Amino acid sequence: MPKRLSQEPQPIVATLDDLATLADYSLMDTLNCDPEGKANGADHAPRQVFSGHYVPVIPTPIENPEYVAHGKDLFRELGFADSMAQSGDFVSMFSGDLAHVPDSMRKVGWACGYALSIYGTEFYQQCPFQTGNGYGDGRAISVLEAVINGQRWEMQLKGGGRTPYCRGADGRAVLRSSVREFLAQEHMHALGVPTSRSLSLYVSKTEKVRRPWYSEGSHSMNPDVLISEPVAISTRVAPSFIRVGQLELFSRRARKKEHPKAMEELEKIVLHLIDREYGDVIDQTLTTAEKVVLLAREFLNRLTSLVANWIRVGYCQGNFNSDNCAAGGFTLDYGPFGFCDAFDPQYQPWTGGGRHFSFLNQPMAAERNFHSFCSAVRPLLAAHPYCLRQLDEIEGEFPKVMQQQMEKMWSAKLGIDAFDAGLFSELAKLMMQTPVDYTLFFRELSLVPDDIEPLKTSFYRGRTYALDPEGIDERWSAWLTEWKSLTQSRSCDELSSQMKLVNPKYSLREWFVVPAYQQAAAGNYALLRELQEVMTQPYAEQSKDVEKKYYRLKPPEFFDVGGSSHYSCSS
Ligand SMILES: Nc1ncnc2c1ncn2[C@@H]1O[C@H](COP(=O)(O)OP(=O)(O)OP(=O)(O)O)[C@@H](O)[C@H]1O
Ligand SMILES: [Mg+2]
Repeated sequence: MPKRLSQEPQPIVATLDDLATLADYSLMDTLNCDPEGKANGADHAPRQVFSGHYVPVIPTPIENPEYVAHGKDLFRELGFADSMAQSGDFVSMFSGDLAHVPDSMRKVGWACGYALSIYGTEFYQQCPFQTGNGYGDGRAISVLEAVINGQRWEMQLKGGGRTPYCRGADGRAVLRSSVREFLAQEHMHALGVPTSRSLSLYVSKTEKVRRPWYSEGSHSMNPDVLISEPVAISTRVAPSFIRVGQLELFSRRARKKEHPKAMEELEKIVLHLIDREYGDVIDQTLTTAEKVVLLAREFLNRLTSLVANWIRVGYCQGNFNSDNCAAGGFTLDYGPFGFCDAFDPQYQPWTGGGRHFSFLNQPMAAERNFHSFCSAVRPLLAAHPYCLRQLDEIEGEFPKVMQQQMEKMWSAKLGIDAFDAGLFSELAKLMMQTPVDYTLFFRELSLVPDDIEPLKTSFYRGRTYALDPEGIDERWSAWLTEWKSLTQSRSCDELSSQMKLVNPKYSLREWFVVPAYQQAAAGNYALLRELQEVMTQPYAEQSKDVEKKYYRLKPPEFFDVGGSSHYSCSS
């Protein structure tokens, strides 16, 4: 039987009119609109939103938009023509101007409320009304849902202006944070880590906002200057943007019986999530209670796998609260994130994140978010004691499943069939004490070296190393010998090519990104585009020039620099 579907040419979406024919606003049509929301979307002032799943909001376009970049890989996957990213009507729409979109598109977007739990504890303080009713998409506005090649995508502007959830802030994103998020999303996808995707990035040629930031070369922990930065709108794309915090918002309302439809709204948002993110694994015909149990099981698998993948590629989310935890199990909100250079289990670029959200504590942070998730869906099982017991069991399994995922991931990075606790424990100590550059080390190991000399190109040679370099080198040699004895079953070539598929050669280190957004702010996008090119093929060897520039230790002058090694805010 020929595979007809894959042989058919992909439809090409070459114009906004083509895209308009694929529009399908099912979220707006099936979920509840805030009854107090103005249907015309002229709702921009901070206020309490007491019920409903979304508020209609017209985005505020940025002034004089200029094309910066588009997600070339995503365009290809969606069958979009590259030229569309620079066509006038596409630029207008995705820089926030919905006034002139084709007839089958809507001139109003939508923003959603969500709740916040930090490390599993419910918070209300971040809401200006202290009720939780004013917290949510403060600057993220979805503008389109489209079904493309049988897959539904929601397209969301970030920095599209104020919404009722803006909490008095400006609703804008600056070019700096938009460049970071734009590049990181496509890099993560290329690394094979589930993520929201980057569609487009436009900057304003004239509109600026002020943000606290770091002066050049500052070593301060907190920003020490106010700078004026160009505003930008990046559009991100995912099957949905439902966060764990969103389920929590409706669950809290149901728990407190805040309004007669609260439980119904909780059920609707959970079913929406299942439909958007889990439609292929959860049977439509099941009861809600049965679906919720399957949802919890599948989310457990996705979340644990996601976090293991983050650690595999050296990524630290930085602020893994429940409102930054996508219920579809992918990476969302590239705020104070970072890719580590020197291996440090406590690596955390965000000065406000503490150890809670640090690199190797992410499994624990994920467990807390999973707890928030289970608490949020539990009211839907109140009348089903058997399902409740199943949910409790699934929640209790988190540590075990997470551990399995981590061991699987470390084994893959090391090219061994079964996790070896002794081998790993000595490796972790050596990686810390030396310390090694995380990306360089695993890539060099992937070349299956005869001795430790090639591995030494990944050594930062810190204080502990300097005290006894010979001793540490000897331990490395012993470790390498033991590692080799565990990988003997495969030929060097086979082992190497397998390991290179899980150990990237290139990662989006912050000191690469800083000059790219600095040049972009001056109107020069060459470096940004180069980084996009390099970081969307992170496992490929690439050219010698690329290797020289991007496959190297972080230079000493880039350590402890405010705005690069650490940041107190990122928006
Ligand atoms: N400039 C701003 N104007 C209005 N709201 C903002 C602004 N910056 C952040 N927020 C809101 O503050 C909250 C916390 O910010 P956080 O940095 O987690 O999110 P974000 O990066 O804006 O968004 P997201 O989680 O949607 O990627 C979010 O609800 C966000 O919408
Ligand atoms: Mg956020």
